[in-house]
Amino acid sequence: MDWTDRRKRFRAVLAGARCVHPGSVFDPLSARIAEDLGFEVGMFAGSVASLAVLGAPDLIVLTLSEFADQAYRINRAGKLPLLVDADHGYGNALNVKRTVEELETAGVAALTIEDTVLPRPYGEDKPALVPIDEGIGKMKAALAGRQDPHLVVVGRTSALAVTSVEDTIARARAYEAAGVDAMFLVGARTRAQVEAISGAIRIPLILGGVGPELTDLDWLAAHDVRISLQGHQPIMAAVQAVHDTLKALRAGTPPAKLANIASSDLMKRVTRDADYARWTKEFLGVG
Ligand SMILES: O=C([O-])CC(=O)C(=O)O
Ligand SMILES: [Mg+2]
Repeated sequence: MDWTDRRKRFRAVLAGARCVHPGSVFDPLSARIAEDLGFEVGMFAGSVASLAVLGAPDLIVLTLSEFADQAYRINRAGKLPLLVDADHGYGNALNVKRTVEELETAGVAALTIEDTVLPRPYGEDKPALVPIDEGIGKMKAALAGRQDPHLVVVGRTSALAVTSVEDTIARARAYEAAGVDAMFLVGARTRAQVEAISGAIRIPLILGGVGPELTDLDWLAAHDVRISLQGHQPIMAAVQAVHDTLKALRAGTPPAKLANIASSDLMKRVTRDADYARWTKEFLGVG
């Protein structure tokens, strides 16, 4: 597969002048839907991976292999440049390097490595960050694991939510100096926070879990934010739709009377039916 083209398109978003919302995707069909609707980039979050693969909450019990397998299934289904949340890189800096190797092979366009202490240690009820030097080591290991120079390595910190703006700036500067391509900030609440951080570094920002002051895409774009997450509603909508459909069927609703069932046109589109029809004719001599 040619993964480089989608990595170049992801880099063009980072280098551009706009701020976009990614499509939150979790499997091949959802990725194709996001691509067909024109999303510039897709996002495959750790929480969503835990839901889709394990049916579990976001407690980092998923393994790297499970995450990379699902990322590969998403990537091979289309050409959407995919940003993935690689959590803390599944261990220490050596695990981070391995994580980048596996996710690059799985075709991701970009990945985040965060400096949160994960999984949650015994007896800890609040999130904590690894020391900044350990974070730097993890960013360096991530960059050392990259083979395709077009792959985007993003440093991620929750320091805004856990420590302070000053600590966030110190971490962002240190990870920028280590060579990451962008910084992903969790928990930004105010414009003042984003101004302070974007003014302290040269690399672009990606925001997750923002407050209501930070929803204007033009303002975000003017402050070097290139991607802003909106949450992961698509998988929640899918859960609700499956629930409602099974509930209605269980209650005796005739299949023809169900609401919100994909049309056969939509099913053909998301399964790339025309391609398979062509291949069936060409390779099986039928149709
Ligand atoms: O991606 C986000 O919005 C936050 C996150 O880490 C996840 O959902 O796993
Ligand atoms: Mg996550």
